[in-house]
Amino acid sequence: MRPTVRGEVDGRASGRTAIEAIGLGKRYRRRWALRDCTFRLPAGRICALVGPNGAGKSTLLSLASGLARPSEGSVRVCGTAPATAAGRPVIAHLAQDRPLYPALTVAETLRLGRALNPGRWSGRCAERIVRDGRIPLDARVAALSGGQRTRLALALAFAKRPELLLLDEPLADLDPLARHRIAALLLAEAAAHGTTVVLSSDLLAELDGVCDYLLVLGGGRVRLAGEVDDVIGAHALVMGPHRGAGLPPQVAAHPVVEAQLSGGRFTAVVQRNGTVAAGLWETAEPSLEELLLAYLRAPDAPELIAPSAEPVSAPLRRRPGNKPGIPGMPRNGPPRPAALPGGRAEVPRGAARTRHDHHSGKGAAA
Ligand SMILES: Nc1ncnc2c1ncn2[C@@H]1O[C@H](COP(=O)(O)OP(=O)(O)OP(=O)(O)O)[C@@H](O)[C@H]1O
Repeated sequence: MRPTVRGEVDGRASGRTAIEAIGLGKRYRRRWALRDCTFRLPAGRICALVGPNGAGKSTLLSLASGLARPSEGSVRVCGTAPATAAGRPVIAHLAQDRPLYPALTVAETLRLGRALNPGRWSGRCAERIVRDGRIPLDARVAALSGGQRTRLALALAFAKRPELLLLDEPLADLDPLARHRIAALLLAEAAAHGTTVVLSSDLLAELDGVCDYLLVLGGGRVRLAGEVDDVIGAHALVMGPHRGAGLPPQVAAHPVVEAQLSGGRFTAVVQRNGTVAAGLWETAEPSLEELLLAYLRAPDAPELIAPSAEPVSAPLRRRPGNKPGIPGMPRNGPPRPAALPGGRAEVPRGAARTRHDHHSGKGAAA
């Protein structure tokens, strides 16, 4: 189940914007870490930030928190620039390296958090997260395990009661039970306080049921963006018998994200360009995990920015062939030929799926 029921407090219906990036880019020397990044994240969402290693996820979070400055373009957070007196108090950023003072104890760290966030700090929230992980208050930070440090850093981030919580791989070094509990806490806190959360993660199966908004990066660019339901609804998973070369023309008429042909059957994820014509094939809605895997396996698949992710303060710069958005439908140009990755007619043994395991990876926090 996706988190669709959120309180009135959440700003979901308010039309407020948590992050708006316009042509945002970051260059380190001659190499672009992020390029031409344009999207809007409405307030009150829990956004999954997904992409392969080096895609630019941490860079985007650093730009949104004001830790790094853009080389080009702009990013606004909760209506203000992030690295300003107005921006700093409303943003909490859990960076990948979990910056904490090793010489302080857990209790001293929490006291420092209170002192640095006057008027916003929730001691109860911080203590609950620390107590839930059975972390001794008198332990030195240097003596904590990786998972315990993550939990303490999460306690600091949550207790600040930010409007925007930027979490870089927050679940990576937690055990499965802790992951489940932190994900549940995330949902509860976001629902109770209307916090917008951006959560970068490689744990694809655990994002379904937690996140209701999606931002996929690849090669420093936005590849997929929008409400999870819009993005999933704009795709179809098509499976059927495979005859001849490539996909049936009726299926290939849609922009193909990924196609696998094996054992006399094909499985394809396509961007729906209208209804997929009836034939000797079945169509289904891909699960979030299936969709993400398809995009990760196919780095050259066409991008899709749902209307729910289009910025309001500047029109989306369209690449040649892109069409204006139709609600719930892909906004891309003419369909690509149904080429298989690497132009091969077959995928290697073991790489193909022969069984459709629909909605297999449900809800960490359901
Ligand atoms: N401080 C830096 N100096 C030079 N290059 C950097 C720096 N930070 C990031 N990069 C480069 O920018 C690109 C994007 O890095 P980034 O850390 O944002 O990716 P990521 O998607 O978070 O990756 P991962 O999943 O591995 O954490 C990479 O090619 C990386 O080498």
